Amino acid sequence: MLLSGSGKPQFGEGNREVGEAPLGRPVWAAVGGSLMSLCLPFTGVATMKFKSPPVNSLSLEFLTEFSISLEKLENNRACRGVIITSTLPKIFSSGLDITEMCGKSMEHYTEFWRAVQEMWLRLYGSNMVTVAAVNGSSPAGGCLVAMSCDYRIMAENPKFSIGLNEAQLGIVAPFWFKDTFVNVVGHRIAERSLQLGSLHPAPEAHKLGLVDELVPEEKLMERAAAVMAQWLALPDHARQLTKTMMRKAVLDRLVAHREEDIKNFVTFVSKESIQKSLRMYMEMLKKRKS
Ligand SMILES: CC/C=C\C/C=C\C/C=C\C=C\CC(=O)SCCNC(=O)CCNC(=O)[C@H](O)C(C)(C)COP(=O)(O)OP(=O)(O)OC[C@H]1O[C@@H](n2cnc3c(N)ncnc32)[C@H](O)[C@@H]1OP(=O)(O)O
Repeated sequence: MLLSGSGKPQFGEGNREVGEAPLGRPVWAAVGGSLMSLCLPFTGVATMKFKSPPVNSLSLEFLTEFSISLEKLENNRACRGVIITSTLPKIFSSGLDITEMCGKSMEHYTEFWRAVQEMWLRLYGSNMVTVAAVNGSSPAGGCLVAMSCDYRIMAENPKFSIGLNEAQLGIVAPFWFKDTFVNVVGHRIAERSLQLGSLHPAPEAHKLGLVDELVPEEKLMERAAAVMAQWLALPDHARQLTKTMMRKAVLDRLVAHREEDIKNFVTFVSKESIQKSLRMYMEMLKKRKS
């Protein structure tokens, strides 16, 4: 992932710490491990770019790096907002890495699911302004990442789709995916879309309110920066308290039931019938390619 931003840098670039420039001016900080890049320029707005080919699947490693990056930004007082996008053409994120949920141990499933929860708790509960610049398809967990941001701008290409398609894989979106979805599009649209496991082409996603606006792909980052500036024009404390008021109940619900949710996931995903569905889905993806 690539992460970039400005302000008072607190990050390291690989093993290299990025500190104050000789004149005491903050330097541009480039951070990030191998799966995303992060830069924080002088504007105080970071850009996080997923770069995990082929399709930015949310593996355990990716989720861990994502959470650490968010924590670093959150703790950097100079950073007020983050734009999340992808370096890969046509793909924002393919969602959870299905191979992490296939043929692994109970311990692995436990660790993986905790990492999924952690990422969501950090992103959905972030004090920063978060804007998703959705420059490609974004199924399931990818849709969750976008929905957890404050605002979604999607490239207007109808070949790109977004949605919670878990039902198509024979699995069930957990309650906090569903809660996030309901908070974005309302109960009726969420119910129909979840039951059908729909992936909505960009224009339909816009009509449903799943994304806030569509723009030509080449204008995506420019528009994301403009939206960010609009949101940052307000005092942080008022915006942050309002955001907390709107999201707290849903966040608290997972915090209160975190261990139970992990147990449910592990039990569910360990079932032979679910393993079979996931394997068949992976085979279908491979066949579709050939
Ligand atoms: C009672 C309830 C209790 C508890 C809750 C229980 C369970 C909830 C559990 C899980 C929730 C999961 C949410 C998820 O996110 S599941 C993941 C859903 N994702 C998808 O369905 C996307 C699948 N992928 C695609 O549709 C396409 O790959 C694409 C549109 C993203 C990109 O298409 P392309 O044509 O550009 O690329 P492909 O050739 O299809 O793919 C390249 C390569 O990548 C592999 N791959 C794709 N997606 C994934 C993935 N999500 N995980 C792992 N691997 C993936 C694909 O197989 C190809 O591999 P090969 O090159 O063939 O090896």
